Amino acid sequence: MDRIHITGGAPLNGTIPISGAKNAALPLMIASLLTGETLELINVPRLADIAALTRILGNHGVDHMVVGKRPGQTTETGQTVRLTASNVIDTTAPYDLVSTMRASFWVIAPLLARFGEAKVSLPGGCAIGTRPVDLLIMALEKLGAEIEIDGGYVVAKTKNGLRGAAIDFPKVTVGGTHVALMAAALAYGTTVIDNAAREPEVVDLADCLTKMGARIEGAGSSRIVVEGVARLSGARHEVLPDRIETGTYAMAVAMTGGDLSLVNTRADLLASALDTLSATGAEVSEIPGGIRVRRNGGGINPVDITTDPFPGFPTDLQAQFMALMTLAKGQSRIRETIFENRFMHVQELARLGAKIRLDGDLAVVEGVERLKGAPVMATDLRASVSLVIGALAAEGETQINRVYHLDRGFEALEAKLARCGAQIERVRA
Ligand SMILES: CC(=O)N[C@H]1[C@@H](OP(=O)(O)OP(=O)(O)OC[C@H]2O[C@@H](n3ccc(=O)[nH]c3=O)[C@H](O)[C@@H]2O)O[C@H](CO)[C@@H](O)[C@@H]1O
Ligand SMILES: C=C(OP(=O)(O)O)C(=O)O
Repeated sequence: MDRIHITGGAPLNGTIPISGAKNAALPLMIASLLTGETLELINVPRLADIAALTRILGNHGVDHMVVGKRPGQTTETGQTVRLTASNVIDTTAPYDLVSTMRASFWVIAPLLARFGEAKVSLPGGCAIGTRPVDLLIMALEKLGAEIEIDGGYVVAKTKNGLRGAAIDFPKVTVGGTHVALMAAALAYGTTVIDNAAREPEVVDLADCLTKMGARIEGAGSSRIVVEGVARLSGARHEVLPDRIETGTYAMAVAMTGGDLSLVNTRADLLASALDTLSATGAEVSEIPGGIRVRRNGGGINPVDITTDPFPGFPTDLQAQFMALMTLAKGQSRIRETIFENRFMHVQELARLGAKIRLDGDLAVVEGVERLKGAPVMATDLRASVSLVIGALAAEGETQINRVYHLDRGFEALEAKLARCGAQIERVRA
């Protein structure tokens, strides 16, 4: 298994291009199943999760083509991918494919809406919580699907197609909102989704579906209204920038010190995280096409946060923020309200010398003077990158094991950081 070696202590200076968002690209790719025409997606990141979903779509019979390089396209500007589901041969998504990545479960919605049947393995467990799919199933049942669980599979059928309905989520769910949107787009009649997720990735999916001919209003608010249509067409859509990658590098420079320009991204996608960073003492400003984050001298102020659905502080940046707080001048309190077990990074940050106490959904971080490099283990995607951030600021060498977690969600991580002065290298197994 590959490892990453980091020798900490260098400030980060330079420019980092931000990739397309993994969490937008995944539902957008899945939306290709809604039409027999070609969906062309621009700015798709090169990530293990994207490759895993490509295999799943391939298993259904979706044609996948990576468009050759265009003028101005570099390895850091994302790839253009064409997906054509004109010849779907299998409506089953098997366990060995779905268990590697949770979002792949969402194929259930377009398969059911377009073909009237889907058999999709329950998604695999994950280190951040139990992550049930009851609300996704509830949404499909409201739209008229008959669903049973059989041998670890969710088997969904509809006799005469899906019908528009009122779907009121008792809890905000991003995946539930994606599934409801895709299914309702091809259902007969009107669907009203209440307590919908307002995440930018939901808006991106709704924008793409609209280009495909769907009739959707209210995406980005907590009530989305979908007027079903009989068929959808192909479209061309650019994946929005990755707000979590943006926030991750912003936290990194706030911790190591230095001056980073994050380009191909947008400040409005992560306003709450950037406000929090400013409160820690980092200088955050908008620049054309991106964001500049600086910290030159001055300590890190402790700041309390609570994770919340968008527009609140994202759970996917909680671990990275905790890494930053380990060097703050005092105590900070970090409350995780989305996932019940998303503190796996705490014990690994402790190996670097961090002082963190856990009390249920609360982590109390006592800032220390310095961190010191150590061997650590990546446990999940965002936890892993919090260790990278900690290691960049620690004295001496850190060895991060199990970096395949990082490869799920951070495109060209070592190259992007090394170009800005980090001493980081991958040791291939
Ligand atoms: C690929 C992708 O986009 N993943 C993101 C997505 O995950 P995902 O879509 O899985 O997360 P959800 O928004 O659905 O989960 C939010 C909460 O609802 C609960 N829940 C969800 C569904 C359900 O049927 N029943 C239920 O109880 C979950 O356990 C969790 O406590 O949103 C999360 C919350 O912003 C992010 O951390 C993930 O990075
Ligand atoms: C938790 C994440 O992804 P997933 O929902 O695919 O596990 C994430 O992107 O941080």
